[in-house]
Amino acid sequence: MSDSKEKYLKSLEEINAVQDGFTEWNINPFLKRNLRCPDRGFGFSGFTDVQQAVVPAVASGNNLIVRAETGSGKTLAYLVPIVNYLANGPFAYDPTAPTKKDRSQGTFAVIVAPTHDLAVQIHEVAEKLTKPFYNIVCTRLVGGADSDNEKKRLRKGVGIIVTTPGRLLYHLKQTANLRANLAALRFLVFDESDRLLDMGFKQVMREILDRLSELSDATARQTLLLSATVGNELESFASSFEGSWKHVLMDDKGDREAYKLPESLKQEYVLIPARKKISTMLALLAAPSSVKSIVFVSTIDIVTYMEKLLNHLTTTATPVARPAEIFALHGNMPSPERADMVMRFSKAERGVLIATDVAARGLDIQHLDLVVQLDAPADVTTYVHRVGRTARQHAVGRAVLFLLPEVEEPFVGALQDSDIEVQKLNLERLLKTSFKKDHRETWYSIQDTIEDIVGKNTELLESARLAYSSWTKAYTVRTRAMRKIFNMHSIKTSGKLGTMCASFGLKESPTEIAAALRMKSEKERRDREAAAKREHMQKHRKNKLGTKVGKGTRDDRRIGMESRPRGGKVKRL
Ligand SMILES: Nc1ncnc2c1ncn2[C@@H]1O[C@H](COP(=O)(O)OP(=O)(O)OP(=O)(O)O)[C@@H](O)[C@H]1O
Repeated sequence: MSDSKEKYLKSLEEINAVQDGFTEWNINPFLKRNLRCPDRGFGFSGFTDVQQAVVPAVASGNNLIVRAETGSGKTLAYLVPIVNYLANGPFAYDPTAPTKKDRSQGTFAVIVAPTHDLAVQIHEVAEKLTKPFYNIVCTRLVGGADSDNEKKRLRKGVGIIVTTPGRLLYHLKQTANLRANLAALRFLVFDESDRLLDMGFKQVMREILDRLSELSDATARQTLLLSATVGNELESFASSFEGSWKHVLMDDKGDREAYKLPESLKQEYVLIPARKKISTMLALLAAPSSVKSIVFVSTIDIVTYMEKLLNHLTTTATPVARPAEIFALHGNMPSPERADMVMRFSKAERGVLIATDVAARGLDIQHLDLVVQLDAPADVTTYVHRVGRTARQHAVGRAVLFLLPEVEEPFVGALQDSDIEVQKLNLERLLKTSFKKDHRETWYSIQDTIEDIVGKNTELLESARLAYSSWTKAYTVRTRAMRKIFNMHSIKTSGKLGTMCASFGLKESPTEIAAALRMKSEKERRDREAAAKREHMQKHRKNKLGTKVGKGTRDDRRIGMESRPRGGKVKRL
């Protein structure tokens, strides 16, 4: 018997001798060991509830719709049966074969996620899970990455692809090797599938499905749709697929649009006037239990502003200073910077992440204690995913929703309609815990301090104006049902729009802000025109110079060109 075969059989014997929480599931021994051992992979003692339901359901060959609460372990619920299938079937280990990667058998699984960050995270889990199987190759295809590099990897052949809709469609159109390899497609997974059907993605998803049905046999593949918020729209989407569907609904909500949230999650709301928003947020972030927090806001400009403001507060001696590292995440950040930000925040022991809803779906941040929704969510579904970043896997977590009194208060009722109960936050207790002595005075004075800082700091002031302006625009973009609650007209008629400026630390009125922004953009336009004119003049001079020195040698010309910008004149020539 060869050495490698002997080693393989010995490992197999050792693994099979251990009875663990995965033994009864009849999965590949090396996969089982990877799930169990912390030094090799995950260090888990058994499957979570949703995994116990989904692993056998996938093995039975059905298309699946899976609804299970946030943080319940849906990622491994689909990855384990996929890797198990590959490890026991097409990529089964042959101890007598040379240990060279055999990638040529095709692409068996495509996993689609709505955001770049989530695709990166799923890919990391898939890589970790496939570690014992040298010939199962996973790759990720995401916007912002070098597409030529991706093409090279696809040419070599990959078993599992984790991707986002736009980038998948790009490669389906551009990369012949991928099209050929997809003949083997066995599993098609849409993670956060309800989000993938939202307006922005619907058309792309249709095109992806049409192309996939030309490339692979739809009857030979399983489609899995997963989310914590599977709704009726997803059901009708599923009915357009071939084959029958099995539902795995890990709650008692049936086909109602109601959601189950983790029991260890404490959900609160606070009706807070705009002028007290920042000081109340700071009180929450300063609470001893808020070691690692995420603050959701509605736009990129607000993320930018809040990041600047909090950094300013933590580096200057104001009464509200607190020594926490500030992180920021939004969709305009370059891909490597985003990935790095998520990784650093995930690893940090304490800190505050200010984010748009790019961070609302699927992100699995370790030990997150608090979710603050400084700006109300777009709808109930977004609420569920935002708060679901905490209290994952039975950990304790707290989520606080900020609502403007009267105007936004009906959102509490909308949550109740979806079986979500939120408690009113005890503000007095929070202020006492966070600000201790003179807590009310501190709470009041913070706003004055911030308005003072913002008024004196041009960078903060301009950023605050942009943040306010973007907030007003974002507020009007809601679904019809939500527009009844989050209604700009009601804000204006109740006279609250003026106070909204204060929620960004601005002393100015909406009209003054609009005028300042107009002036700024007018100045920027003039500066751009002046720069273009200067460039034009320089080119013109260059051309003239070129004609003048044309009689000399090429080197003369080059010297003339190089010397010109310094003095602004071509005296030497
Ligand atoms: N069997 C298990 N035992 C213990 N922890 C697990 C197990 N499976 C997964 N986890 C952990 O649970 C956490 C949540 O998993 P995952 O991100 O897959 O949740 P999810 O259901 O997809 O959440 P969301 O709906 O927010 O995307 C992760 O940190 C993961 O490592």
